[in-house]
Amino acid sequence: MTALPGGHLVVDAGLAARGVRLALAVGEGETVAVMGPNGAGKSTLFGLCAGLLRPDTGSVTLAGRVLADARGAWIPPHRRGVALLAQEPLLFPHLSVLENVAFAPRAAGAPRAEARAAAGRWLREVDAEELAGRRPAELSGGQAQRVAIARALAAEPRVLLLDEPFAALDVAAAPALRRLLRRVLADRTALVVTHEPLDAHLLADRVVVLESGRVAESGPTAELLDRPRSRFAAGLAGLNFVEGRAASGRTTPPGRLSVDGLGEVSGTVPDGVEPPRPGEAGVAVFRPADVALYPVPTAPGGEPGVPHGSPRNAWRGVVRELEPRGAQVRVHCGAGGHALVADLTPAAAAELDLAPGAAVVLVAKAAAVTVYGA
Ligand SMILES: Nc1ncnc2c1ncn2[C@@H]1O[C@H](COP(=O)(O)OP(=O)(O)OP(=O)(O)O)[C@@H](O)[C@H]1O
Repeated sequence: MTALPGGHLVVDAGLAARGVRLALAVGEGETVAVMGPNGAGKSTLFGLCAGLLRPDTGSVTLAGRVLADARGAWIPPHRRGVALLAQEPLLFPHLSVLENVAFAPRAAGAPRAEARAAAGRWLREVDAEELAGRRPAELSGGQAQRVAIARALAAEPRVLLLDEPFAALDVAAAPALRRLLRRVLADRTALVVTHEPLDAHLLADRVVVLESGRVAESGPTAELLDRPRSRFAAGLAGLNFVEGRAASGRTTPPGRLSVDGLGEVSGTVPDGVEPPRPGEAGVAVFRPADVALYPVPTAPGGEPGVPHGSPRNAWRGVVRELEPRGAQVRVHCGAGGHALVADLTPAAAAELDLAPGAAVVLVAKAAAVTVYGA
């Protein structure tokens, strides 16, 4: 088993029946956003950490203590120091808010008055003191989620697991809870499942992307969303993403990839980033706003509509779908077997008379295409 040094929470575990094999470490005080498509293994990861699932390979350890391993070691969920906050607040309906929050200290053996005093402190921590006497049925979604956070914190866990904490909230309630979590998570060890890049930016030091039961990539939030190495992360960051191999040849500049279906893609390698070596896998990433569309030339022997000048890429494609997005129209295209998107103004889209099935030329300047190793 590979050792992952320096982790407070170390998951190096798998569940064969689910096709999941994960290796990741979370430092003490670090918040990690867990992102990935449906079925990627996010819930399985939480289940392994929280003690809802037993690994059949490897182990899960927290602060050097084995929580579970494939040889049968097993610490039950309530003795792990791991609190799982589900999408729905799941409060005890028959208890008051204060009693809900006092539950964990009571279960840990605190006398009643002490547990209630602690609950009051945790409610203050989440700005929900005034809700102490209410029943869960008398709370809004945002208030109930606050109370659920206080209840999770009252157990004084060493790790907090948050499963899409804003998913069950209406949009109006989310910003206040986001601010609260930002404060609460600042110095806590936590994993947060989210589909929102904004939440990854605001709450997490690092992002781990899961795909098909594996860690596809991980890195500091801004860096990962800026220079994604997986299609999923590129999608989150709203970027076009094309995989290829660094073109070979003595005269080839480093920012050139050979891509199936698109030929040679020219781009630039960012400062401080190692260019992929000839023949090595690389990715080209570019913003939809940096893709221009032109009509396909009718006359043979040239692309008269496409301006020449600085180095640029031009690919033949077909419009698949037009998606209005505020002041822009997102044009989804297929080109050489790749799905690419361009953001145009509505006026430009109308002028080109774009409709699904229309043939177009997609143009991206080399200066706007970033190339780096995969
Ligand atoms: N109860 C289950 N029994 C068997 N296989 C399961 C079960 N739950 C999930 N799986 C499988 O395990 C794999 C990982 O699923 P998991 O639920 O961990 O993904 P996820 O990233 O949480 O997905 P989602 O975003 O849809 O919640 C998938 O292949 C899934 O089909």
